[in-house]
Amino acid sequence: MSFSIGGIEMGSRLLLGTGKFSSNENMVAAIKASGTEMVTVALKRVDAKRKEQDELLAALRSTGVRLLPNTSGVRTADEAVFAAELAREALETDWLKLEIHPDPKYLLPDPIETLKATEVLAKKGFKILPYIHADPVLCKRLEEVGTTAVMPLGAPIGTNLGIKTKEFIEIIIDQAKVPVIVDAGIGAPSDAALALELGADAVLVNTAIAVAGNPAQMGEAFKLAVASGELAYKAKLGPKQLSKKASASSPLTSFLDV
Ligand SMILES: CC(=O)[C@@H](O)[C@H](O)COP(=O)(O)O
Repeated sequence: MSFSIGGIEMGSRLLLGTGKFSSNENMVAAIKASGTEMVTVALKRVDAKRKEQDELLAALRSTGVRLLPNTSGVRTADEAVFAAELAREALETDWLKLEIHPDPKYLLPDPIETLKATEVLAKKGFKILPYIHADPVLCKRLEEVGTTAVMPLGAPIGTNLGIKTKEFIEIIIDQAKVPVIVDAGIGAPSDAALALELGADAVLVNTAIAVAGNPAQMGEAFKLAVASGELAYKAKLGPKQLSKKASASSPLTSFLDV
């Protein structure tokens, strides 16, 4: 059930975002129920100067999961590099979820700035997990400059629309030499199961769990869905029929023929 990323083994293929929870208690309960081992934390939400007193950090640290700072809010590669250095100092980690989205309306990632920042940050020793469009060509270019993983979007952040980029994610998975983590827009456990069934290494989910009526229960539902998707992928799904004609699963001979 584990997978390897950036030289570490992760026991869970579910990564969680920590925004939008109604309280730190709900967030901690969801993290625990989900079985995740890595959560993102927006650098902007952390008081880096008083990190010992920071309540969000204290709550997250109490869970024992690995923290993955994200650069949410930056608009250029230069800003991302600056934010990465701050994150490394504040959270004492080289891991970084790279998010560069200049447009606050759709929060779509800027592919050019993301490629530039990945190249610079990889040379500085960061382990980069870039949030990107489901663009197979960009994924290869990111691999060439030293990315640790790729995080293609299923749909825009926070929309809960599910995996609208399925065919492109399939190409990315087919070509990838680094882990593929489907990120953003995953709205239901069945979307997470689909990503794993397609062969994705993991998923990152925030909104669907944080805004659920019961975030802890939803966290557990995602945990089960990810395990189910992984198992289905390993078991190898049967081929889809090209024609609309039905194909009987049971004998169609009449009982009178016996
Ligand atoms: C928290 C985080 O990293 C988000 O930027 C991420 O992309 C999650 O997206 P959803 O909120 O759509 O799950």
